[in-house]
Amino acid sequence: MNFFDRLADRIETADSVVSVGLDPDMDRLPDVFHGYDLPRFAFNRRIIDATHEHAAAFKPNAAFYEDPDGWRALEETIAYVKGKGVPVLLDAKRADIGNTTRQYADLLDPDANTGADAITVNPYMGRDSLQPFLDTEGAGVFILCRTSNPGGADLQELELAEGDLLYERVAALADTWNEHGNIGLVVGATTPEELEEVREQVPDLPFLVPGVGSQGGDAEAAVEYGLADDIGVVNSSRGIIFAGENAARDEQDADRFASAAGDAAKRLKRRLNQYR
Ligand SMILES: O=c1ccn([C@@H]2O[C@H](COP(=O)(O)O)[C@@H](O)[C@H]2O)c(=O)[nH]1
Repeated sequence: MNFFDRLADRIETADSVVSVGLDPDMDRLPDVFHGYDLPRFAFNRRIIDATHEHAAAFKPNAAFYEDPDGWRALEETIAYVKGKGVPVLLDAKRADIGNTTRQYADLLDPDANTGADAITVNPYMGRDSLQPFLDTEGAGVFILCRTSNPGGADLQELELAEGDLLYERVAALADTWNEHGNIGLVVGATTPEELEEVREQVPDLPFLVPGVGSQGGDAEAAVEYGLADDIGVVNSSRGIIFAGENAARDEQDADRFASAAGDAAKRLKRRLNQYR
């Protein structure tokens, strides 16, 4: 089954377009989790238990797992999320020359219970660098288009000789590459005007919209322009998983931390649903 069909089913079941970002910064994990063999997985498991009913997807960012224990924690996390029946979107921002990118595409291995359902990729090496991802049956591929960080404009808003901006060209190319119906775009909620413009340009592509919550992006615009036929997700990572951090550190315990994450996910779901 196509990734976006599975995502649509999940959005309907959970009545939610929230993507819960699993970015378990080791410096911010409550002390209790540092006693586990895999602290990041122990933490994620509690967060997943507390938030999954409100989640359309979970989005681990590979940057938080790129060391030997981290990869084990990531594999366990992906398998655990899949066990809950929620799609996993691996934010890895990969792509390279052909033989190398084929290795990256193994991150989507459909036969492994540690293979992600969808991945983020970087378009700047061109179509061939994305082909193995696009050819992975059933997988979703989100192409970076207009990112949420302040420096996103440095390159993405450069005007090309033909007059269009670089992120607009990326959106146009993504639309033409979407032969299998498995492409989405990453467009940040921190630039609502660009979000609206990209939506007008490519009405049928679902978006992954990061930047609400900790980055202060526009939640209403994220929903209004991020969804195509009610399909698409709005991500919050720190705003959900570290919602329990306000308690003094020695007062924290795993239950209260997880329950604060559950409350934050539910609040975001309700807020976003107001705009659907
Ligand atoms: O344009 C982009 C692309 C990816 N991200 C990633 O999303 C989350 C956002 O985390 P918050 O804690 O909700 O700010 C994180 O993994 C980023 O690397 C993005 O923010 N913007």
